[in-house]
Amino acid sequence: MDNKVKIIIAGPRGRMGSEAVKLVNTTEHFELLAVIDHKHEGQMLSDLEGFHHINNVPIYTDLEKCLQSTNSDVLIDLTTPEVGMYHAKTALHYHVRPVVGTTGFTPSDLAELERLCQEKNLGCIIAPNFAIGAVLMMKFSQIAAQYFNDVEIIEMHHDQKLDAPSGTAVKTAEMISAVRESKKQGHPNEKETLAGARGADYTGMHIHSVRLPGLVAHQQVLFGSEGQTLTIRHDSYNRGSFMSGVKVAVEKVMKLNTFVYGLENILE
Ligand SMILES: NC(=O)c1ccc[n+]([C@@H]2O[C@H](COP(=O)([O-])OP(=O)(O)OC[C@H]3O[C@@H](n4cnc5c(N)ncnc54)[C@H](O)[C@@H]3O)[C@@H](O)[C@H]2O)c1
Ligand SMILES: O=C(O)C1=N[C@H](C(=O)O)CCC1
Repeated sequence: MDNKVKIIIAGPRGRMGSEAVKLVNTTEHFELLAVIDHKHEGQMLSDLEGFHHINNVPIYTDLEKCLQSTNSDVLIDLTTPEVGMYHAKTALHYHVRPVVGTTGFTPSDLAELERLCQEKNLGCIIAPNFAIGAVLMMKFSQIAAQYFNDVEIIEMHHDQKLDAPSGTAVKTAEMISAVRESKKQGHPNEKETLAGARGADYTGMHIHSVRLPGLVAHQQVLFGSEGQTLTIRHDSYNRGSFMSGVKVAVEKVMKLNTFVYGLENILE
C-alpha cells in the first residue's frame, strides 16, 4: 500500500486536461489511474497521439463504470459545464473527491454540490482559476473595492471558450460585491444604442468578455474615482500557469470534508 493520491482525469485530450495528465504523470506522490473521454472506450491512453509514453492508463467513457472498476481518491474535471456537474456529483456519490476547473456552473449547481458534500462528509474544490496570479488579482480587487465603488471587469480569452463571462470574472464580481455597496454604474439615463455595449450587469458593475484567437486567459479589473483610476491585471500565457494550483488543490482536497469554491480559500 503506497501513499500516492490516486487520480482520474476527465477531459485528458483537452487544452487543460492534457496539461493535467502531464502534471499527474510527473508528480511523484500522484498516480493516474484512469481517464474519462467521450470516445476511445476500452483503449489505453498510450494508444492516443501525444500520450504514447504514459503506461497502464485505461480510457473510460462512462465515469460510473470507471469508479466501480478503480479505487480512486480524486477526480480532476476539465471538460464542459454540463459534463463537469454530472462528473462532480457522480464522483461524490462514489466517495471520490472532485477537483473541478471546469467553469460555467450556476449558483444552484454550486449549492447542490455543497449540499452533496455535507451529506457525504467529503471535500470538493471548484476553482474557477488555478493560476496563483489570478487568485491574487481577485483578492487585490476585493481590497481595492473597499475604497473604489466604481469598477468594470474586462476578461479576455481565446475564441474556443464556451462560457461567457468567464468563471474568473464571475468569481471576481462575487468577491467584489461582498464588500462593495450595490451601485448602478454609469449615467442614470445611459442608453445602449447597440445591445450589449455596456456588457453584463452584476449588481450594477459591468463585465465585458473579449474572445480572440491568440489569447489564452487575461483579465483586468478597472476602478475609477475622482481624478484617478486603478487597473489590476493578470495574464496567463499558457496552461502551465494553472498547474501549480491544480497540484495544491489535489493535495488539499484529500484533507477536506467540506465544499470549497475558489482557490483563495485553501491557499495559506
Ligand atoms: N480553472 C482554471 O484555472 C481553468 C483554466 C483553463 C480552463 N478552464 C476551464 O476548463 C474547461 C476545459 O477547458 P479547455 O480549454 O481545456 O477545453 P477543451 O475544449 O480543450 O477541453 C475539454 C475536453 O473535454 C472533453 N469532453 C467533453 N465531453 C466529455 C465527456 N462527456 N467526457 C469526457 N471528456 C469530455 C473534450 O473531448 C475536450 O477534450 C473549461 O470549462 C474552461 O473554462 C479552467
Ligand atoms: O481558457 C479558459 O476557458 C479559462 N477558463 C477559466 C475561466 O473561465 O475563468 C480560467 C481561465 C482560462
